[in-house]
Amino acid sequence: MLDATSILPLTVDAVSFSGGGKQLLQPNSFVIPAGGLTVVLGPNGAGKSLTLRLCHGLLNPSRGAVRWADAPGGQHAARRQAKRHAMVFQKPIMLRRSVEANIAHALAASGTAGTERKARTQQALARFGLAERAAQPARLLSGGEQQRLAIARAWALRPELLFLDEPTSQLDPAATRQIEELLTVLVAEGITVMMSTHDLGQARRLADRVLFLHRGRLVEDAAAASFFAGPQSAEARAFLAGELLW
Ligand SMILES: Nc1ncnc2c1ncn2[C@@H]1O[C@H](COP(=O)(O)OP(=O)(O)OP(=O)(O)O)[C@@H](O)[C@H]1O
Repeated sequence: MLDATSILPLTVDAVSFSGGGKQLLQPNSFVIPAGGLTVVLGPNGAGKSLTLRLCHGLLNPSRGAVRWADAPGGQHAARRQAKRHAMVFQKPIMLRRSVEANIAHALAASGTAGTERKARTQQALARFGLAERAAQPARLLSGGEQQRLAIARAWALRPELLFLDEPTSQLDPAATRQIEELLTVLVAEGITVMMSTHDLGQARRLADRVLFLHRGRLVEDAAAASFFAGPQSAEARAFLAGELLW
C-alpha cells in the first residue's frame, strides 16, 4: 500500500543543469522509489555531485523538474518536503561547537522543539557511538569520526531519504568500512539512501541499484547485479575495466 505521508518516490524528470556557460548535466530522468541503496557512479567530473545537489534542492535545474511523491512541484510543497531528506557531504561541515551541539543545532534549525530535541540528540549520540565524545569540540574529531557525526546529525532529522556525496573519499580503509557498515544498517532499517562514489569496490559492496553517469549524461540505470555482470554501454564497460578516467 502507498504511504500517503511519504515523500517518495523522488522523480527526476528531464533535469539538466548549466553553469559557467556550459551544459554540465544533460536532461536526465530517473525515479528513486522507497527502499534500498542507489549508487550514483561515474568518473571524476561526471556530474555525480551536481545530480545529488539538484535532488536535495541545493541547486535549481536549468530545465526539467524534481518532484516528490509524484506530486507537482511548487515552492511550498518543496519547502514542506525539505525536512524529510538530508544530505551528508564529502567533507563534513562541522560547527565550531561540541559534538552534541552540532546535532542539537541541526534539529533546532529544522524546527524540532526542546524536549524532543534533547531526546533525539541523546539517541543519535548513543546510536552512533558518540556519547563519550558529546562534550568535545566537533572540529577536533578525526575525519572518520566527523563523518560519523555528520551521518548521526542527518539521521537525527529522521530523513526518509539520505543523500551522501562521496562520504568516504577522505577516509582510510577502516573508517570507510565503518561508514559502509553503518549505511547498510540504515538501509535495513528502512532509510532510502542515494550516494555518489567513484569507488568501484564500494559500489559493488553497497549498491542495490546503479545510476552510471558520464560527462553529465545518465548512461545506465540498472540493478547493481546486472550492471556489474553485464554493463550495456561502452562507457560503463570501460569504467569497470579501469579505462575511463573522465
Ligand atoms: N557551479 C558550477 N559552475 C560551473 N561548473 C561547475 C559547477 N559545479 C560543477 N561544475 C563542473 O561540473 C562538472 C561536474 O561536477 P560534479 O562535481 O558534479 O562532478 P562529480 O561527478 O561529482 O566529480 P568528482 O568525482 O570529481 O567529485 C565538473 O566539470 C565541474 O567542474
